[in-house]
Amino acid sequence: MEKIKFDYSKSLTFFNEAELDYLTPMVTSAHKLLHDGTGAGNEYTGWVELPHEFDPHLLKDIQETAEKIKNNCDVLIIVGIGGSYLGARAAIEMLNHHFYNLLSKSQRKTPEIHFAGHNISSSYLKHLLDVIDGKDICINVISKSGTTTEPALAFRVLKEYMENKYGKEETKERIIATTDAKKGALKQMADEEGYKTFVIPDDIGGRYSVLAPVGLLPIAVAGIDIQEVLLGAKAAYEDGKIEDLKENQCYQYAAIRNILYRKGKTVEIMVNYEPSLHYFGEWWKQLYGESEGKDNKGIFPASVNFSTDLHSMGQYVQQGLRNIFETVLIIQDTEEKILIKEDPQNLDGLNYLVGKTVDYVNGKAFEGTLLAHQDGGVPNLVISIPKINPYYYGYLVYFFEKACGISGYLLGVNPFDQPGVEDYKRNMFALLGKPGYEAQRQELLKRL
Ligand SMILES: O=P(O)(O)OC[C@H]1O[C@](O)(CO)[C@@H](O)[C@@H]1O
Repeated sequence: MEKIKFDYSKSLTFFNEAELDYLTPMVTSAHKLLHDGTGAGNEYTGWVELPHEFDPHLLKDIQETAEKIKNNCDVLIIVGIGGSYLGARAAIEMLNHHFYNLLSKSQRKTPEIHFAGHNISSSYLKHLLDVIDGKDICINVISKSGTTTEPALAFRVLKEYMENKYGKEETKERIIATTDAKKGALKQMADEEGYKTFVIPDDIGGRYSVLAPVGLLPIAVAGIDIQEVLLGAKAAYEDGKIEDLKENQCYQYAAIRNILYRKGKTVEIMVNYEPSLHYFGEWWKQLYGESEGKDNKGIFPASVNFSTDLHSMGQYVQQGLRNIFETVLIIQDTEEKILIKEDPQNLDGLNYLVGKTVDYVNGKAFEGTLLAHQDGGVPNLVISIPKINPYYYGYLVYFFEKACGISGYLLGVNPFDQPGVEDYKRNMFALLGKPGYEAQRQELLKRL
């Protein structure tokens, strides 16, 4: 399989190779911390070995459950938030038809897929209920803690809808819960109601869990070959465990982000030129934002879809505050080719492109932007992906997870916790009047 390539040559006007050499001992030490399990947050590094030692029985169980869902349901609703849905959504959007849900069932051959529990919007839920009306539904409810408010609320509404439609007995055949092995309200409910469950291992945090059943079950239901996903991840695991920085692209990416950060490049924009990669950017943002944004430091992860956002964010990137660098995902060979044909009238003036493909134009947009942004003071790191397929999706997931762990250690943070997320939750619970939050409630009400 052709390799994914990481190219930092277009950034060498912003740093030099010697700076990478200076970081080598730190990278070696971060590598040891991660692989020996001696670093901060080491209780959550179960994902490091995951692709290499994936349990074949679990894989079979996921595939069989996915088949059952495919056979019994018109619609799968994935209920989850953050790491409990973004990885699956990224895969489904990257690897399937752009208009997947709009295809006829015979074209698609797999259930429609919708997401819930990632917001607190009545209209979203109501509109979802409108869309699924009259269709056979299955739900995969995913929550590591089993107590997150957003998915719990959505699940309560959807469960009631299902029980009214199917009755309790059939509903329980249509719900699969992916959660902790022992604790949390979802685990308790699943046991009491008799739902089929998949376990999120204790040592794998939400944002590192896409290669566990969290991501693999929904991805398999969407008709994507999860064995290929795991093969890609395994290849990234093998490439990523090479200690030598010169030979390890994943570590180079981690190190260069830190070099640029120390030069004041505090915002990293993940760029894509394919709309199907939009949710990959969303997944990546959570991975890096929750892993590194703490202790009053960390690169702010943002994402854009080019060329769409060249017409909105392009101005800022070119000439705004010079604290940005870009990491560009570029697909070398896209599956579909649309040829630009001659138009005798040439009213749009596009005849100079006759015989070229739409992707050729996209490629020139990329090259032109790369040079313009470089001239504008924005370092560009380019990741070339041979094509969009499950293997490279798996490769990218593991590549970025590993780089994130290393980068977090280089930054001097614990890349595996997210204590800051609790603050809004505490306030929300207090304001909602949740038992146990009475004192905080009074304090907060005075401030509103
Ligand atoms: O899977 P859970 O426990 O519902 O958590 C969902 C998301 O919420 C967070 O815990 C933040 O609150 C993320 O880290 C996580 O991915």
